[in-house]
Amino acid sequence: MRATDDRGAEGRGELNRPRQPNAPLLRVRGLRTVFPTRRGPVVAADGVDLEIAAGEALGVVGESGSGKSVTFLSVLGLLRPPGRIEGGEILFDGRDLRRLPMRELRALRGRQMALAMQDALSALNPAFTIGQQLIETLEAHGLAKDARVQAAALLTRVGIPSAAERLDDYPHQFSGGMRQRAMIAISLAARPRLLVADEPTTALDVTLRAQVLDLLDELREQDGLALALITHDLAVVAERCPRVMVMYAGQVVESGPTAEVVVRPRHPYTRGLLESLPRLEDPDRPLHPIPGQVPDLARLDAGCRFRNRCSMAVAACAGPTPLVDLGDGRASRCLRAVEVTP
Ligand SMILES: Nc1ncnc2c1ncn2[C@@H]1O[C@H](COP(=O)(O)OP(=O)(O)OP(=O)(O)O)[C@@H](O)[C@H]1O
Repeated sequence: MRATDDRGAEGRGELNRPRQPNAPLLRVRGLRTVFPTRRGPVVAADGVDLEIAAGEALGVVGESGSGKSVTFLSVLGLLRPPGRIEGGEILFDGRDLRRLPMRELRALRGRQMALAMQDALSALNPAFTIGQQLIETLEAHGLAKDARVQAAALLTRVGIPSAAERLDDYPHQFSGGMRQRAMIAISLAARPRLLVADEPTTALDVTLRAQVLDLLDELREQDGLALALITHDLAVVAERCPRVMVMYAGQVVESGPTAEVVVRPRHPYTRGLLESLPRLEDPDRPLHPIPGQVPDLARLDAGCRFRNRCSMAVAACAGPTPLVDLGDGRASRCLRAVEVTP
């Protein structure tokens, strides 16, 4: 076992390294994002490492406030002040986004990376038709040729019937599910290579949810889209994402191949999330929500952040708990990782 480096990549000379042909499309090392607050600095992403290759889906799970959105808003350059990236490296296609000139960065972020959010209603502008919003996005990315035809094709792609006619509808004329899919169409308009989908299906019913997730699968398989799927729902991740990253209180606490993580978790927090899930095959199984609450991020000590809720905690958990590489693509921040029973 070896501890992964939590300090970020500064000083490791990786920036000058030649690009590797099989390098992941997105590689984040030691990301540290901080919000200054009256109660002191809140480190909402604390030494986050992650990788996503083209055509791959990474599931990102964790309770509310664990730092999932902040991590990816930092990656996409959409973090709002006073939030600030204080450390780490964000490599997209081998280039460190934190060191690119602003103009290049904007072009890259608009064109190659996109965000689809949970709340389609607030993401769409009620004063413009769906078509206008799609066409505007296409034009902004230099894809103005036959923009209306392209816009209709995008709507068709996300499963909206009679797309050419529906282009002239306003968002309020679309159902909730259609708005969600229209928003995904807009986020795909510039043909991004990386899509961050932040709870893209939370507002949808079961059928629509499956449709949207099928679409994302298809884009990944056919177009090589790299996908980060942020969700509270470990069941969705188990079904759709080959790899998963579990976040707790600003840190990655466990990561690995989803099929193995859900069967044999290596962190008590992951196990807790699994035990709080209903099971389709056993609907009567009692659910066990994780007792206690996420700690106040402005009042953390050096120890394991989960230890006050953890039935396995021992005295050593008050000391450092680095993310440890367990081999076979798995990593855990628990000192007793191998003792965690399913
Ligand atoms: N504008 C802000 N000011 C201060 N702290 C913030 C701000 N935005 C986020 N945070 C801090 O960052 C933490 C992580 O927030 P984040 O939105 O990333 O959580 P999340 O895991 O995505 O939760 P959710 O699932 O509810 O979206 C929050 O708990 C909060 O402490």
